[in-house]
Amino acid sequence: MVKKVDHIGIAVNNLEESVNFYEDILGLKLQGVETVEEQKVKVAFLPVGDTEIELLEATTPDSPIAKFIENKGQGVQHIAFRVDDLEKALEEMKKLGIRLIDEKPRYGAGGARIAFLHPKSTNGVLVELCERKG
Ligand SMILES: C[C@@H](C(=O)O)C(=O)SCCNC(=O)CCNC(=O)[C@H](O)C(C)(C)COP(=O)(O)OP(=O)(O)OC[C@H]1O[C@@H](n2cnc3c(N)ncnc32)[C@H](O)[C@@H]1OP(=O)(O)O
Ligand SMILES: [Co+2]
Repeated sequence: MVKKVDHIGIAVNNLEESVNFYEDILGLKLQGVETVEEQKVKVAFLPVGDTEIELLEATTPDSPIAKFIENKGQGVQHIAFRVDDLEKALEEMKKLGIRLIDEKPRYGAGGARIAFLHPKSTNGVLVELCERKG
């Protein structure tokens, strides 16, 4: 069901500052920056191989990213797996007793359809399922 690691989400205090490490030190290229209001985040994408690093900065004090940094500090916040059919994947996860954060697909960066699984059901990793064209 899972095709690949679509992206790795990393919570940062400041996108502009954090991007320097990935560009100047690791030699990755910033592909774009986008605000996703529904998730209360500003996102920067840096492709690497056939996956991407997603840097996430909070846009509001009640953003999941603000809360994550408050509790754990900056760092890896989620892993996103690419699926072909998000509704079907969610239905199967639910049947298997996995706790869904999102029962229905929501919109993520780059027009992707996304939904999160609760870390309490996944051995402590916040998992995003992600369906996108191409
Ligand atoms: C733009 C889009 C895209 O890709 O296109 C994105 O990625 S948006 C990316 C940002 N959006 C999201 O993250 C949306 C989904 N996330 C959420 O709904 C939330 O952040 C939850 C994962 C439900 C956590 O919220 P909640 O208010 O419950 O936080 P909390 O601090 O009380 O945490 C409850 C328990 O979950 C754990 N916990 C919290 N966040 C975690 C994380 N990121 N990874 C692993 N564990 C985590 C805490 O340690 C705690 O465990 P203990 O009880 O053991 O202490
Ligand atoms: Co993500």
